Amino acid sequence: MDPEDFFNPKLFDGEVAVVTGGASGIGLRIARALTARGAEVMITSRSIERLEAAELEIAARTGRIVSSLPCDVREADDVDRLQDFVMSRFGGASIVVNNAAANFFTPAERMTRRAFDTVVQADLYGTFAVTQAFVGHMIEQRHGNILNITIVQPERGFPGFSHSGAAKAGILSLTCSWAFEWGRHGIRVNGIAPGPVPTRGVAENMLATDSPFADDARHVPLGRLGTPEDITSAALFLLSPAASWITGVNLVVDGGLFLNPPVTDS
Ligand SMILES: CCCCCCCCC/C=C/C(=O)SCCNC(=O)CCNC(=O)[C@H](O)C(C)(C)COP(=O)(O)OP(=O)(O)OC[C@H]1O[C@@H](n2cnc3c(N)ncnc32)[C@H](O)[C@@H]1OP(=O)(O)O
Ligand SMILES: NC(=O)C1=CN([C@@H]2O[C@H](COP(=O)(O)OP(=O)(O)OC[C@H]3O[C@@H](n4cnc5c(N)ncnc54)[C@H](OP(=O)(O)O)[C@@H]3O)[C@@H](O)[C@H]2O)C=CC1
Repeated sequence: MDPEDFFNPKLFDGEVAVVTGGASGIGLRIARALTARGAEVMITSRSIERLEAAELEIAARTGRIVSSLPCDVREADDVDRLQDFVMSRFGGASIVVNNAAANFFTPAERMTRRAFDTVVQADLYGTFAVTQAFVGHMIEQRHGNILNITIVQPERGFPGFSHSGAAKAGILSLTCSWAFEWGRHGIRVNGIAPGPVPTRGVAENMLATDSPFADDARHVPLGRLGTPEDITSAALFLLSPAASWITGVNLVVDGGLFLNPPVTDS
């Protein structure tokens, strides 16, 4: 049985969800699962081609239509356009999944300032900007759910990926600050920290280099790499009323890898 089948098909009826980076990998799977369970879903990413392919895939799998808009979350104007689109089409969003991210392996001493900026802008700034675009409406409605996709224990460092580690640690801090600030408005803010999931993004941007993470499966207590479905089940739980007294957590979904992380030497 697919783990997602445990979730009621009407679980997200009446919700409007924005999923950044929703055209591929983990974001696409989360977008599809929310659509299949009744949410109106808006996916964004930079590539129109990938967005169109994702729309077709979701329609074929769920029989329902998603909306899409090209949006580079690093660009304030793009985020403003996304906000305008969602406000005019749906009146606002009740769920934001901050999933868009950029990453590549680079020892810190060779990382250019622009390389650092590229990753921090996509991950940390993008999470801030997209959330801020929709939280005002959530506060008015006294209802909202924000889910940030992070990494496992970013505060411990991420050798070879120090830009991404710093950005994700920042996102973890935002998760906690926002959970505190907006809890009284009926808004929950949580994170999911995936272990290694061999998506296209990982294959193209991380394994194509001399990243030390390529053989992670050997270190995973549950004996396998993750799948987008593994992460999606956790997302559905955290976004659902079953998690109504959970906020400010960074839920590790990694087959137990955090117990036994590979020693990395960038
Ligand atoms: C199964 C086990 C799983 C093991 C995996 C376990 C750990 C996983 C943890 C986290 C995983 C993820 O986040 S996975 C998500 C990965 N997905 C993605 O990255 C998708 C999006 N990626 C991208 O868009 C691109 O790859 C990216 C480079 C980041 C952005 O592209 P842009 O066109 O905006 O930027 P560019 O102009 O190309 O580059 C900007 C600057 O960055 C530098 N730069 C770009 N690529 C570089 C590289 N490889 N090494 C050094 N530097 C690089 C350039 O030289 C530029 O700096 P200057 O030269 O100074 O100008
Ligand atoms: N896979 C893994 O092992 C792990 C993943 N994660 C996290 O999970 C999340 C999803 O990763 P995964 O599915 O593997 O990655 P993918 O690369 O497959 O997906 C990332 C998505 O983000 C989009 N994106 C990237 N940059 C931008 C941007 N500037 N503006 C808008 N969209 C952007 C990409 O689309 P486009 O190129 O069209 O813009 C793509 O759809 C990320 O937050 C990642 O850091 C964390 C730990 C492990």
